Amino acid sequence: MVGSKPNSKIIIFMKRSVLQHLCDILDTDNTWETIAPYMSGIAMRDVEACKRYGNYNQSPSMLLLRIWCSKGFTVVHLYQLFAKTKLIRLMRVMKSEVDEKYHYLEEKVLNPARRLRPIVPPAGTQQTASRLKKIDSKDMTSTPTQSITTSSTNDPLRVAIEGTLPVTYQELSEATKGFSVNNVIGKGGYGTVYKGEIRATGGMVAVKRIFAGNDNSTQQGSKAEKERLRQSLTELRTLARFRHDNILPIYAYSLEGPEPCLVYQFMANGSLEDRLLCRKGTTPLTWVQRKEISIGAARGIHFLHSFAKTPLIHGDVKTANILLDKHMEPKLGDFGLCRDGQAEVEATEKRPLIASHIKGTLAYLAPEFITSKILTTKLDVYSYGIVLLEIASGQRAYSESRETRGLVDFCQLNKELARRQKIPLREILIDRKAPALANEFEEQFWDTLLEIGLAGVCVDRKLRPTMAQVVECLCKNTTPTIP
Ligand SMILES: Nc1ncnc2c1ncn2[C@@H]1O[C@H](COP(=O)(O)OP(=O)(O)OP(=O)(O)O)[C@@H](O)[C@H]1O
Repeated sequence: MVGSKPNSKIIIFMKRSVLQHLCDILDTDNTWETIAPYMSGIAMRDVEACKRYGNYNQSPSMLLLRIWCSKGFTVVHLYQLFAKTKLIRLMRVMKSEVDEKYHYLEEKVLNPARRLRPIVPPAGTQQTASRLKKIDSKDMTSTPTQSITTSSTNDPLRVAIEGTLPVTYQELSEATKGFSVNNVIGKGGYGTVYKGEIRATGGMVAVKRIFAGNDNSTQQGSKAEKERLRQSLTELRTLARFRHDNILPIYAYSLEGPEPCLVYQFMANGSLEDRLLCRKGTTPLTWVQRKEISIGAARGIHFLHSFAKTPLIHGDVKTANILLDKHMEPKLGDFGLCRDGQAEVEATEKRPLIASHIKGTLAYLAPEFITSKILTTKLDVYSYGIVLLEIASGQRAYSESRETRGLVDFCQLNKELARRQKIPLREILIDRKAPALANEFEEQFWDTLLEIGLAGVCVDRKLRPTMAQVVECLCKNTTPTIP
């Protein structure tokens, strides 16, 4: 028990060493930026002020906590916030400052089957609910987004945007120099991605502008527009639900302008696809980097499959959707196709979920999905298997210029060739652009990559490993034991 009124203890009156420890962790890699959107009452301008503060070698987290504190939020609110954003380490650092009756939250984060109670803001502050209500009634009435939300999904819009900061279209237009072609960093099936700079801070972001759908006049056009909006809301809803080191964080959104926009962390090293193909003259990835990227991406997918009672299936795992930050840390992006689905376990095997909309690039799609639209976690395992084969061989998932166009067949063919010639497969299949394997350990890692990749693309999905097994084997440099 801490103090006589533990529930109302003021954040900045926490034990100095505890507060300092929290700020040190939050300052590292700008982790504080990922919790700011969840802090009711914190606006974009507060975030910008904290960034500016950081530029002067001060702790931006300390300022953020001071601002939040000035709005009446207490130590318990902070503890609840860390629980909501699943920052267990921070919960543990401040545990001694919080009344024991709240300690159950840590258990709840570790066992997320039950829902957390919402953070109730202190009296007099701007409440999340009322902020969202305002957005619902004022900003959304004239946009097509609202109709797509209410008509196409059962989830209300407020669930989609809970905890994510709204920004104006004008702010994003300024950040991207009027959505200039010079700022385009990529194009996907549903929108264009721009590099943006928040002028006040010099902070970089990636802004995905969903196509406006000028093809509205035809029935087909309006259908396509609905699908685009549905996907962007799915993405927003999914990313707002959780945080993980290997999931691309969403910072903000804008739904009031002519086109909906989603704002993400800017990933300075682009996509894994770009780096494997050495686009823009980049140097080939080393084997150490390839290992870290493989493990990080696998962790991200495993998290999706395991963080909730019902597994979440990404549905579009591919090298273009694995993005690399300035430290080459991989983050899984593009959640427009995410689905609540089924784990591949005996009990649910008899009732596979059928998804009718999943897109997924054909070369990465598992056979059972193509033929029967069966959607389980093993769909992502298959796609991830292809990613590993690309990392090991430097070959594309599908290539018209290769005699054997599909990568799985290409690898199998070479495996057979190596067996007949009695030479290690890596001698004929290794990515020639990559540096030579430096030692036995790296050789073993290459063999592991290929073995797990091939296990992942097994036609019989029951013979594919789970993502938990994949993570374990990659870390230990071993091959999975399939039942
Ligand atoms: N946060 C980001 N930081 C840096 N670059 C990004 C970011 N998000 C996307 N990109 C770049 O923009 C490209 C397009 O991304 P987007 O998610 O729109 O489409 P995609 O995944 O390639 O295609 P599709 O959505 O049709 O499957 C990516 O391949 C990547 O190069």
